[in-house]
Amino acid sequence: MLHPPPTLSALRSSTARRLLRRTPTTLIRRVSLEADNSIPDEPHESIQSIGIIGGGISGLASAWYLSKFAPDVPVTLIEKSGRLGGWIRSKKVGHERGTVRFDMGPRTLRPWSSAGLGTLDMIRQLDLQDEMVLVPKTAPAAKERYIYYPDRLNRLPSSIPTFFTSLRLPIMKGIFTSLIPEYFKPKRPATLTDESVGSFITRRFSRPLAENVVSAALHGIYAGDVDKLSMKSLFPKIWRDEEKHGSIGKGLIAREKAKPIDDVVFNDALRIPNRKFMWGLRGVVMYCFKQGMETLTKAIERDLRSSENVTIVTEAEVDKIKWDGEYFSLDSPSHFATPHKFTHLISTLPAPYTSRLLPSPVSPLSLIPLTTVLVVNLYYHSPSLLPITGFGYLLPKTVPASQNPHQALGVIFDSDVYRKFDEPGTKLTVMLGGHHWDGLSEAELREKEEKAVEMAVETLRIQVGGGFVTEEPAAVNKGLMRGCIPQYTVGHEERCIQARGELEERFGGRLAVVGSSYKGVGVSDCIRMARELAVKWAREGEGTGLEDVEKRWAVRQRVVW
Ligand SMILES: C=Cc1c2[nH]c(c1C)Cc1[nH]c(c(CCC(=O)O)c1C)Cc1[nH]c(c(C)c1CCC(=O)O)Cc1[nH]c(c(C)c1C=C)C2
Repeated sequence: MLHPPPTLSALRSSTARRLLRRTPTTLIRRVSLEADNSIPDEPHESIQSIGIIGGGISGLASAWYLSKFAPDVPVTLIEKSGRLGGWIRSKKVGHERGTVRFDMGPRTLRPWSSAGLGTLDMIRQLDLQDEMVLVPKTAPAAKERYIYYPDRLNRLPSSIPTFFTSLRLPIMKGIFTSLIPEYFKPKRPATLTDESVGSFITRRFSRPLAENVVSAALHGIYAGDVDKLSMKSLFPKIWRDEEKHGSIGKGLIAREKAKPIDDVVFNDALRIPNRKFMWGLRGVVMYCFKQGMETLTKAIERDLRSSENVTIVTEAEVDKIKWDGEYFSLDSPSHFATPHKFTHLISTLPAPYTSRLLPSPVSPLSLIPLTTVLVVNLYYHSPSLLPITGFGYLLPKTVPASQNPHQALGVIFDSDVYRKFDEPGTKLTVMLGGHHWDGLSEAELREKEEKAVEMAVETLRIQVGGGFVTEEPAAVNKGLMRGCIPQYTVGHEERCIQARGELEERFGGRLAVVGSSYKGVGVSDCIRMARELAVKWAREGEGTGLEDVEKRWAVRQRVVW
């Protein structure tokens, strides 16, 4: 018997009704083909001049796509500091035997995430393929990950057999027994429109899973608090599965392949030109660049500097954005000497900073909090100081203070990620603070920054021990990354929807926001948002960047006979 036809929930258009009559296997493909995704030969006539505030990856990517999709429109990229690249920063530090390169911000990328294809497409167009370091799924950095809890490193399972052997580890206590009951638990009341990840996991599984495992994973991505971050925004598919199928277990058994429609559309636009490149990346789960992540931002910068329609202005702080109904103008204490009247403006600054620059604040933007991470890079001459290999380890919020006195969030084993392309010693990054330090005063943060290296070294001595107890680092680097990671706390989606409404109403879709504050905190998420906005502006001349914040799903179901 053929099961009932698949459904396209939430997409209630004539396209959807037509799609429902088609066979399940062609469904996702049809959605993307029928969504008009083309880039016009001429950009929309209302676009006369574009300003972009912020020279990090979001600003660079926005300028890059606009230089492609609107090549005759003048684009001005304005950056407060003297350098471009934002949090993406690779730095060389000397030691008595040579130099070592450290990455301070993001350092690796995943090719197969929903946004990853956009970054690959950019890398191919910038001709950076030979600069890539590919990490296959069999490499220790790809499969060996650890959580430190409560006083030792627990290796996370990476297969079904290792799942069973891991059951004796402290980290697995109270987890296995919560898996099967989840299937039978009632679904959430319809009135619950969002909740914290911690509350969701505790409700459906158990508190130990939320606070010992998931809290650690969220430290590694958001440096955020499991009890504050939004389930709906961080795990939309799981959130939907509970609503649609009643439980996550039932969702798994239904084997429904649901994908956000905008992911399908985005990937369809890029799949064909990158087919060969993607084929060459089979089996690769992660990649980085031989000379660090700055390879990417430097290449975009080079390309922009050779584009006739792009002007880059650095050391130009913007104080205020003004809007007279036709043009944006910018107030700046540095009075930069380029024309700065724009028909269209993009702010790539973190949401609350954008809100402050506007003629009057957009309150939903000011309510998106930011968290600060202290990054400490350490290099030791000995090549094998670590007793284990792998990507590194994360610390959940439940590690006792005696084992984690400086509130470290995690440690990355950089030398295991780069291996043959790197210096021979042991290179690590210790990340501290995040939500643990929310609410600290400027003076307290400065004190942490001053003691950063001591805190990182002591953390390694307590948690890893061995050679770290006796050997001193040969080279160090530190950076307090103030407000580097936006926090998608409960109600984030609603805040983005409200912000979109306000931006549309006040600026008619001529002012847009792009960046990590909205639809994903990763490098690829920012690149994708920049591309999507550039396509929308080129086609329609308006857009806020916050279209598609609420997920609409394309669904393909397994056919059972
Ligand atoms: C400055 C610190 C950052 C922390 N998270 C991010 C940054 C930039 C953003 C981020 N980190 C990860 C993802 C998931 C997507 C992915 O590409 O894998 C995102 C969006 C995972 C991740 N976590 C760490 C690393 C090295 C990676 C890979 C991606 C990257 O290079 O950033 C380690 C790590 N990141 C943070 C902490 C506290 C931490 C701890 C070891 C915060």
